[in-house]
Amino acid sequence: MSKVIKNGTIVTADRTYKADVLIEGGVIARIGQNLSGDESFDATGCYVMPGGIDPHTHLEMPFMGTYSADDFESGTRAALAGGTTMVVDFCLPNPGQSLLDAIKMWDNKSVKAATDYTFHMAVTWWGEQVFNEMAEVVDRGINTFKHFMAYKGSLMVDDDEMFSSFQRCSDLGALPLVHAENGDVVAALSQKLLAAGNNGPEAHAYSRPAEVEGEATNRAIMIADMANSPLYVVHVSCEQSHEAIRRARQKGMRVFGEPLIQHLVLDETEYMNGDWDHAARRVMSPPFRNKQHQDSLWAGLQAGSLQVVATDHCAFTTEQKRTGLNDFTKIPNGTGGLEDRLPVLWTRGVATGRLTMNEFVAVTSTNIAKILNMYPKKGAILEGSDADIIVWDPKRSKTISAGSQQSVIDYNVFEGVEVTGLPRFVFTRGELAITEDTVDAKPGHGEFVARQPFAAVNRALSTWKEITAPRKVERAGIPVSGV
Ligand SMILES: NC(=O)NCCC(=O)O
Ligand SMILES: [Zn+2]
Ligand SMILES: [Zn+2]
Repeated sequence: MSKVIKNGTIVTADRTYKADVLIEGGVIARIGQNLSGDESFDATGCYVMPGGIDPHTHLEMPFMGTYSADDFESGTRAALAGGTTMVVDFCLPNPGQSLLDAIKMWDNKSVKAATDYTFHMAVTWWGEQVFNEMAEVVDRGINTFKHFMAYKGSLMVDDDEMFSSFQRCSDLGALPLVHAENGDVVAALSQKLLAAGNNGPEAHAYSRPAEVEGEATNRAIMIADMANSPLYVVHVSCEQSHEAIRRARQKGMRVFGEPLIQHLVLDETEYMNGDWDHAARRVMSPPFRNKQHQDSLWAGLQAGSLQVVATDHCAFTTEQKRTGLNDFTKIPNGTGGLEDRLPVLWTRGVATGRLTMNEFVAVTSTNIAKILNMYPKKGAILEGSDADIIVWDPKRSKTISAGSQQSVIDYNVFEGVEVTGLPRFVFTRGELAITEDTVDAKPGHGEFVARQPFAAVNRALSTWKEITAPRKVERAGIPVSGV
């Protein structure tokens, strides 16, 4: 059965124009005027855009002694409700565990996905086995490897391990990702704060100042450069980190930066709230910052020095957060946002003139589809692309509330935020999943998207490094000593 979206305005990362879209067999079959199909969807007054891609989620993630509460079923349902039609989750091997076993675990969890998905692989330990298995991981369609520079004693890797892994990524045509915070400094500051009796959620923010992130971002960039590797920095929250990325890009390095919708909109005053639960629910790493940092992130999206807006959706219930009642270092780190990313970014970005509609599409889908090597299957409204489509009604509005969200947690960090701009329809590979407030997500509909390695970028970096590498100076003769 074919479907046609009629009377809408197509908005992509580079064009805005009026046309109908015909969907057949899960893909965009035709774009043109006066198209017809078996079923028709009216997009009058709406924008027809690629579905959002969230490149940073943690669904059912084992972390800090518990599991994040949204799994692939509720997480992808929330995604669809907010116009996101694809998520990228992280396979996390335990230290010593095979990377291939971790893929099996994530394969099992993701059978419930209602949207398409793909994985990043985390490098949580280093050794010959990891070195060897990275090749197999790439063969299985996972071309991105995440490195945690924080979470000392659990996920953190050191510079030596990072350098080895980045070199391996370079050889395999893979892209390394970093969570950039200096984990040693965070651990030391945390102990100091606790010793001084500073055990509330606000101390989480005190233990992770912007310098901790700026230093680690710069270090990762330099290590990537020495390893001939591109680099993607997740959850960039501050000017210091953005500055390092901007500087690297100006020098010609392939470095990408991903702010989160939370950091763009919510600030550090949340941690000063007199209600412990309110503050603890917002504990995440890096923490929320102040307005100057937010302005820097918005400017980066406008100028192109930052490319992607994600959520790092890692949702914990209030009860889970209370594990850290007497010790902020035990509060599970993470916040939600999958359902809210697009409406909040539209409201605070497009409606305020900070972003154009085309920039909105670029930072919510097209740029990441290109960075992760899955464009134009994803992130595009083109004939032959997957029919992951949102029909976006710029006039629909609501007030965000935990009471009406799809996520299973009992609060929402955007509670009370009014948004204007919501989906009228959402299609995932051609299947209708959302009609305004009606959610018809189908667990199991989602498919794994395999991604090829980035031969071109990594080869270019290695070629240039080889041409400009230090060379031994060949001399005609060596002076005899003592003469
Ligand atoms: N960001 C966060 O606080 N939790 C999720 C894990 C991570 O990305 O660091
Ligand atoms: Zn992180
Ligand atoms: Zn994360």
